[in-house]
Amino acid sequence: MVAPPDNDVLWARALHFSYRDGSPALSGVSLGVQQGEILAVTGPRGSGKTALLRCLSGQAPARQGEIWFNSVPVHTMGAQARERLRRDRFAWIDPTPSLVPELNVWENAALPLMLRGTGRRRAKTAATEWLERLDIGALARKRPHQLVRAERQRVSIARALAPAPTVLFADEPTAPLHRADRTQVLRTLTNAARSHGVTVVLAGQDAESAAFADRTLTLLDGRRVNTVHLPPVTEPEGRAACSLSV
Ligand SMILES: Nc1ncnc2c1ncn2[C@@H]1O[C@H](COP(=O)(O)OP(=O)(O)OP(=O)(O)O)[C@@H](O)[C@H]1O
Repeated sequence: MVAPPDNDVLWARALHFSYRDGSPALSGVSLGVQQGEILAVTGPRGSGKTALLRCLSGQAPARQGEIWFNSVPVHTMGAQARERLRRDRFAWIDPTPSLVPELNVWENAALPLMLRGTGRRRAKTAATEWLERLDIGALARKRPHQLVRAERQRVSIARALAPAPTVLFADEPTAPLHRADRTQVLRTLTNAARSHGVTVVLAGQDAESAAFADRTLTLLDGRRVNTVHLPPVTEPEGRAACSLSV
């Protein structure tokens, strides 16, 4: 077994992953992410971005390959240890903000902290600070249904950052937003992560995610490629043709 480099907070080698029905999603992907780095994972639909983030974050065990977090092997951990790792060190943002409808904005943002055992008062303070940093402090007492989607996505960013995760996995966090909202949410997310030294693995189909990242890793059909040229043509399936150089 090759040991990962010391300065990589996350390191993976030759990952293979298939969905339950046998659909292959990753075929031998290797990567390293340094502490505080923002890595964009780009590629067309179905290229394996979500599968990669799910494997790296311990949500889905890879069929083959190694994943190391801070020099600790994740690929040999049992389900409970992976669950603890995800709760204590990682955070996740989905394309569609899923908030608890019965809770108000600050309670939603404070929820992961309270689930980790932080007292309500301290959790509220931390959540409120993040809501203010993300310019939605005034919405703290509103319920999710009273917010527009971009505001709800900011709440999910606050919820992800409030527990001070070591690594934030953001799976196409701006996919459902308008262009102006996308840029603003990406800027907010990456600025907040940089100012707190949070490592980010950011999946996105567009070049915009890459523009906010320190480095880009591109996937095509579950493999890393050096460049993918996507013609500006919308095909009926929404899946653009690709030319690549590996
Ligand atoms: N739940 C699932 N069950 C079976 N196959 C799946 C499932 N989700 C995705 N796939 C397939 O696995 C491959 C990789 O999908 P994945 O969602 O990881 O790619 P992606 O780059 O994140 O795509 P998108 O941009 O559409 O989210 C694709 O061929 C996809 O069709």
